[in-house]
Amino acid sequence: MGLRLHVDGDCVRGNVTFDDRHEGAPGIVHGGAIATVLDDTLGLLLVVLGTPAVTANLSVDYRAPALLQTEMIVERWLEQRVDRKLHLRADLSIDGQPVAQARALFLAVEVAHFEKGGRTLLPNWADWGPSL
Ligand SMILES: CCCCCCCCCCCCCCCC(=O)SCCNC(=O)CCNC(=O)[C@H](O)C(C)(C)COP(=O)(O)OP(=O)(O)OC[C@H]1O[C@@H](n2cnc3c(N)ncnc32)[C@H](O)[C@@H]1OP(=O)(O)O
Repeated sequence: MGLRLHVDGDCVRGNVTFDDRHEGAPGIVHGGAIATVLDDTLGLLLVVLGTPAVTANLSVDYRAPALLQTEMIVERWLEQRVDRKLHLRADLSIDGQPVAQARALFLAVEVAHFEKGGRTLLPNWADWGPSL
């Protein structure tokens, strides 16, 4: 989806511009595409936090129409961690105006969780310390 991200302290920021492939209502980005960006890119935040985790719950408030071909800013951060539960936030905005705001519950898992899909994991995944 052309998402570009960078780490800014404890926060992950970036930008994305949706195109016609992501159209839902005419001229407007499909809500599922927005949820995908908000959820999937929380993965980079997990790297910053050094915690392998997966989405258990994702809730998205759609605050304004997300227009195609318009650059949007994404920001995500950790709000609270309680044991295995990571309460994460992710916001999407245009020119400082909120477009969508997500709250997610991620649950920390062992790296072995990601072996269930049958793929060989990158070697440095083994460096991730115990998260539970
Ligand atoms: C150095 C290397 C760098 C590499 C860097 C690469 C980054 C690499 C990271 C990849 C990250 C990708 C991030 C993308 C985001 C996805 O797309 S992840 C994919 C979508 N999500 C999934 O596939 C998850 C599927 N679900 C599951 O596997 C399991 O349900 C879970 C989430 C692991 C939980 O199962 P469990 O471990 O058995 O936990 P469980 O005992 O059921 O629940 C534990 C607690 O959480 C609560 N809970 C569980 N589910 C929920 C829920 N839905 N709502 C509320 N509470 C819940 C329970 O009530 C319980 O609470 P307590 O009783 O302890 O208070």
